[in-house]
Amino acid sequence: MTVNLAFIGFGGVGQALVKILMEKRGSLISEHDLDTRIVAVSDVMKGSVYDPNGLDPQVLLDTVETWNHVEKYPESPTTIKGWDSFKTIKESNADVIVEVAFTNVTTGQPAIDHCRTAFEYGKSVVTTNKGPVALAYKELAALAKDKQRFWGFEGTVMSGTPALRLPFTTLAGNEISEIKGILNGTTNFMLTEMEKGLEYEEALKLAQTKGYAEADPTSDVEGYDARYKTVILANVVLDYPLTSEDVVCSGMTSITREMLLEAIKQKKRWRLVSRLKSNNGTVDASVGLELLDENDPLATVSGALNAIVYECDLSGSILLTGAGAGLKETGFSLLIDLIHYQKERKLLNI
Ligand SMILES: NC(=O)C1=CN([C@@H]2O[C@H](COP(=O)(O)OP(=O)(O)OC[C@H]3O[C@@H](n4cnc5c(N)ncnc54)[C@H](OP(=O)(O)O)[C@@H]3O)[C@@H](O)[C@H]2O)C=CC1
Ligand SMILES: N[C@@H](CC=O)C(=O)O
Repeated sequence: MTVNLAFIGFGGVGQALVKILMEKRGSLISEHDLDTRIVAVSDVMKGSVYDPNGLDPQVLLDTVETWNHVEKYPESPTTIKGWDSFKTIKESNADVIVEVAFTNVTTGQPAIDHCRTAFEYGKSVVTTNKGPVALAYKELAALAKDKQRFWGFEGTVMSGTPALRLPFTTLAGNEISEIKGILNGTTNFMLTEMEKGLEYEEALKLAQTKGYAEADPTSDVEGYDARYKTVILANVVLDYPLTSEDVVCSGMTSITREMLLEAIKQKKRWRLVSRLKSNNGTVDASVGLELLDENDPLATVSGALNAIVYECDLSGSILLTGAGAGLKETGFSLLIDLIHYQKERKLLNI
């Protein structure tokens, strides 16, 4: 059965997913029985278009590229323009809401309400938006379960690198007592570009150009984005209700090129490291710059790559590294969520 998708937000990541769905259409159908149809896009600035019979993905991408707006999408008797995000979620014939609006690191809104409304209206959600998972994980996971709907959020930690599914799939059976990692692509990219000679502002600009940075890059450089990911890991992987306020957090704004170059001379590297440690029934967590020995596995992670180490009681220390940001990579994280949606949907008969 075709899966109808509605996009809430249509920036770099949303458009990257559309390209992937077009490029891989044949193998998604033949190998995963995943046949998708885009029925709606609703974006706060780019406008909205809905067609219950489906939008042409290439025409949609061309329209955005040409006009930076979707309301120029060609008219047909069944297209409707101007629906806001909530009307799209409630009234479209989408099976899955692809929530790719911006991450709000203060309130998590309106993304939390987008997810809540979707579940209440019988829709599943795949998202890369960290707000709902960091701030409302327990409530939304319970609601999705109650309504028998799927909630996928693999890309909220380490983009397309499977940091969240790994502990639940191939590491299942272990007790994880400690997690550490580099969880923000923008800052890691900036640190390594500055090691190569760029100034702070130049490195930030380049990270923005490459689509790594948040809409407001303060979230990256002050450590708020990494803090959200740390909270997600605590709630989802360690099953502990950590909040943002519980995380001791500092960013990378104090770093200079001189500090980075001096560290290299001393065979060390500065990295923005997240740490979580189970401690007598609670979890201690922090995000901040650390001066690591150059042989430390985290010190060797460069560019927009991220890495995470799970300390497991049976399998020992497991290191996973891969893209922490990037449009295609994050688009992939939504694709893997959609593939899992399709599998679960068949099992649940929904
Ligand atoms: N880029 C990356 O590498 C990664 C991104 N993410 C997350 O994925 C999400 C999307 O990222 P990305 O595509 O790069 O971001 P963009 O800023 O490119 O796109 C977000 C889009 O959502 C729109 N938007 C904002 N608020 C609303 C709203 N209330 N309703 C509908 N649309 C809205 C924005 O409009 P406008 O621009 O006009 O504000 C923009 O077009 C973010 O939450 C980000 O944190 C997660 C992992 C990696
Ligand atoms: N801005 C974020 C994007 C992914 O979450 C980052 O740089 O890691």
